Parts: sequence; C-alpha cells; structure tokens
Amino acid sequence: MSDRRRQKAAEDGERSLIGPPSGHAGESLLGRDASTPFFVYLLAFFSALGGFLFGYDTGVVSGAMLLLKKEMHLSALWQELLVSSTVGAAALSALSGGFLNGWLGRRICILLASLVFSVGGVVLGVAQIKEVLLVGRVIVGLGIGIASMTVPVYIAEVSPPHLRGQLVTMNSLFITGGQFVASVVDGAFSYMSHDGWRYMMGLSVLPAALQFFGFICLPESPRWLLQKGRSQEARQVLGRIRGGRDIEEEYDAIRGSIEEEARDGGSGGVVILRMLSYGPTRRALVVGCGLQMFQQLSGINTVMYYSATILQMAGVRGDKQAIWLAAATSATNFVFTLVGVWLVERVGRRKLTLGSLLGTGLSLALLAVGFLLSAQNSPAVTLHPVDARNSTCRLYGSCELCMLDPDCGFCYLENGTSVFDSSCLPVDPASTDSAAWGRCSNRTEESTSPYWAYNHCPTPYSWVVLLGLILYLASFAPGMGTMPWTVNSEIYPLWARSTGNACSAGVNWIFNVLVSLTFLHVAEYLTYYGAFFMYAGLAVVGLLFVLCCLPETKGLQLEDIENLFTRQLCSCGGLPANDSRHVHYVRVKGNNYLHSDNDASDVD
Ligand SMILES: O[C@H]1[C@H](O)[C@@H](O)[C@H](O)[C@@H](O)[C@H]1O
Repeated sequence: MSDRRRQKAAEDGERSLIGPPSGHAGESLLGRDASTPFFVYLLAFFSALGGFLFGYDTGVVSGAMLLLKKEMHLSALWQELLVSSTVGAAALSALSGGFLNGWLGRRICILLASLVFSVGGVVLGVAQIKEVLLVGRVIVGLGIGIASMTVPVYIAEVSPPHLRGQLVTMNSLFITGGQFVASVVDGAFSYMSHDGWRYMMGLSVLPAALQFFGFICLPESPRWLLQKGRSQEARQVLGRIRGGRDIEEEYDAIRGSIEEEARDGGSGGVVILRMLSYGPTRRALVVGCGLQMFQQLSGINTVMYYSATILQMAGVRGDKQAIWLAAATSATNFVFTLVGVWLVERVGRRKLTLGSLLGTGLSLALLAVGFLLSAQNSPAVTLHPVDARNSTCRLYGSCELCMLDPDCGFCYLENGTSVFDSSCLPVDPASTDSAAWGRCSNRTEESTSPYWAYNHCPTPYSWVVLLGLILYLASFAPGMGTMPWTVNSEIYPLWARSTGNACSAGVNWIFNVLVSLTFLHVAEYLTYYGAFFMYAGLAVVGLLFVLCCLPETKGLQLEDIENLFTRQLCSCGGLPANDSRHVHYVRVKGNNYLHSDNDASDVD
C-alpha cells in the first residue's frame, strides 16, 4: 500500500475514533431518523433463513440421534461421525466459501447454500442406511459453512449503518431460533419411535426451499456489483434498498474506496497474502478470527450439548424429559440472543462483548464450583458385585470416579436424597442407557428403580450447576453468541471481506469441532470441574483480548471501518493516553466526505 494511503488511513483512523462533534459517527453519513424501507427488512429476513438452517441442522441431530441409534443400531463411533461430519464439512466449505463469494457474489452463494440445504434435507429424510445418512450430514454441513460466512456479509452490505448491527445480529437470532425450533421438533417427533428422525432431519427442506425461491427475486449486494464494475445495476439496487432516498453519498463512498484500492494497484494476487501483508487488514483478521476462536473456547457447544447431562444431574430422568428440558435450554439461548439484538445499537459491539465475556467467565466458574461440590460429595460405591469380565469399573470407590470412565456407569437406589446399594458397572456397548449386566441392564423407558446414571452422578448441588447454566446462557447469548459474527461482517474492506469472513468462519467451525470432540477427554483428565474452570480461564483470556483489541464499529459506514485498524493492534480499543491530549473535532467537508478527497481544507 502506498505511503499516501497509509498516511490518509492514519488520519481517517483518528477521525473515526474521535467522531463528529455531536451524535455518533454514523449519523453524519446516513440520517438516523430516516425511515428504513421495508425492503431491507425483507432482505435481512430471507438471508437470515440461512442462519436458521445453520441452527436447525446443528441442533436437530441430538434428538434425532436418540431415535437413530436405536433404529439403526449405531455404534458410538457412528454417532460421533454423524454429528461431527457436519461441523467438519462446514469448516471446509466456510474456508472455500470466500473464493465463491468473491467470484459468484453473495446472492448466488446464498442461493447455492439453500439448494445444498434442500438436497441435504431430502437425502437425510429418505436415507435407508447409515452411509447415506453420513452423506446427507456432509451435504448439510457444506450448506452451513457457505451460509455462515455469506449471510452476515450480505446483510451488512445492504443495511444502512445505523441499523447494520441490529440486522446482522438478527442472523444470530435466527441461528439460536433454528436451534430452538429443532429442539421442539425433536421433542414432538420423539414420540414416534419409528422413522421420527426422518421428519426431524427432513423438515429443514421447508425453510431451505422458502429461502431459495425468495432469493430468486432478491437483488445482489450493491457493493459486490460495484466492485465487479456493474455500476448501473449497483446504483439501481442501492436506490431500491434505500427506498428512493438520495443514495449519492453512499454510492460515492463505496466507489471511492474501490477506486482508491484500484489506484494502489492492489487488485491482483492472492487475497489472503495481501491481507496478511497490509497492517489494517492483518489486524482486522486477528481480531475477527480471535473473536470466533474465543466464542467457541468459551464452551457454548459443550454447555448446550452437556445441558442434558446437567439436567440429569438435577434429577431429570428419561430421554423424553431430557429432550424437552434441552428445548428449554435452547429457548433460553434464543431469548437472550434477542437481548443482544436490542442492545447492539444501544451500547455498541465493544461494551456488549466485554460485558458478555465477563458474565460468561463468572458463570463458567460457578458451573465449575457446582461440579466441584458435586464431586466432593459424590456418593460412594457400596456394592461390588463379582464381575466375570474383569472390567475396570469394579475398581472405583465413588460415583465421580466411576462416571469419568466412559466404559462405566453408576447403578443405585435412592431414598429421598440419600443414595444406597450403589455399584459401578460396565455400560452396555450397544446403548449407554443401561448396564451390560446386573440390576441396571435391560432397562426400559419406564423403569425407575434402581437408577442408572451414565456420565453424571446424583448430587444435592445440582441447583448450583443449573443456576450456572442459566447465567451462562444469559451472559453468553447477547454478546459472545452474536458479536463475533456481527463484527466480522463489518471490519474488512470490500476487497478483503469475503476472504476475511471465510477465514474467521472457518476458525469458528474448526474450534467448534475441537472443543466438542475433546470435551469428554478433557473431562476425563481434568474432571468436569477442571474442564469448566479451564473454559472460565479461556473466557478471561478472551476478555483481555477484546479489551485490548476490539474497536467500536457502531454507526460507522463500512468503508470507514478499515481505518480503525491503522493503529497498533492492542491500542485499537481506545485512544492511547497520550493521544487523548490531541483530540480535536473535525469537520468533514460539506456533507459529502469521500475517501478519495485528500484535501487539507477538509479538516478545520
Ligand atoms: O453464534 C452461534 C450461537 O451462539 C450458537 O448457539 C452456537 O451453537 C454456535 O456455535 C455459535 O456460532
């Protein structure tokens, strides 16, 4: 990048950080009071169906698996494969989605994703053998990956600055909404022991088809069109989505940044290499990928996945209750995401993320304390039946040690809150719902006593864990659940936006697989409380990262946000102490500030 541009970027960075004399920075660019045409909401709705499908397809599998494993006699390996193949495929397609996005455009990518979702849904709905199921889950994962990186970019590019945060965060609302609807569908079809899973998985075809047909009539992003030199179309689309209001200012700003980029001769070469060799985009990439990494390292999917076990610890018994209570968990996640949509334009991205991470860290610590108390008060093993197969289970003296071994479970009688006649027995290799032999084998849904606890222990401290779970979702969902997607959709300049979002979404999915696949092993080595203390520690590291590195992007025009990253990475959250003495307000020439204006008279 040229020195001229670097200097200009630094100046602009200062302007963006300081803001205009009154109100927030975005107001000068597009009036806050201007009414937003209904069309923008319609675009956001149809795009966010991609988020809904992302949530639905990742969420539906847990309930479907309970039926599938019985009907198709799935081994633990196959169950794991069917869950993680989708997330793995999503990681790969998110990474390659950057190229498709830049080449074919946002609209075609969204159409492609909805087509892929529909095909995946049909394959899953008609599958007769587990191998076909695996193919269906991989197809669905490919759709999730493309949708997860394209939809936020598309919404950000069509939204007016003062509403952008809210509309992009709506996509996260659709993700958690999809997870919630999936859990309700799981609950409803769990009564249908034969083929119920087909409906659970196949129903995703409906929103996918709705999105496909809706998007056939919807326009391409004006920013992408302009980047491809289709200026007439871009102008038309911009006019349409701004409801016939004056679009010159926004149009010129977009064109200005594209022209400046072209003047700097930066349109050739591999985008990711250009991003890495240019300071502002390199820093934006670190911030974007870091946010996505910490989202997953804060353990959201472990907590969601583990909620059924947490609820079992609280005394919930049987698959059906567990399914319905898991629906309550995803409902909580959904409701608090709504809080995020409400807060994002009020408090801004940075404060919302910081507050969320603080609450997330504290509630993870509370969850860990709940598990610690449960472990310290874990019921002893009182019966040691002779085990002809010589399994390791007979060696354990308490429920805690017994349940940490994935091959064993705890079989016990209960009188009020006291546990007696308890033994540690090998789990049935065909199903974790019962023991391989003895009192707790051959269990049916209805059998009550003796109780069989796999992966958890009876404990009087389950309320601490339950409280931790609720506080966790209340703090995570509005900020860390939503902001990584929202911030990533706005921090990269146009030329780097597809690639930046592809990389950060890829990081999200890779850490999603890593955390969910390693959780049980981590718990085996560190125990459950150790694992949750570890996630709490990671949330604290995430908090420091955000504190130092995340600038506020609220209200700024997309074309101006790059300038926030012209400073050293760990000072971009605010002005360094020295700089604050130099703060002065700037007047942007007329009302029509263009990036390409490099005129000293711009600044008073
Ligand atoms: O933002 C979403 C959301 O928080 C979901 O609940 C979670 O399952 C996803 O992994 C995450 O990316």
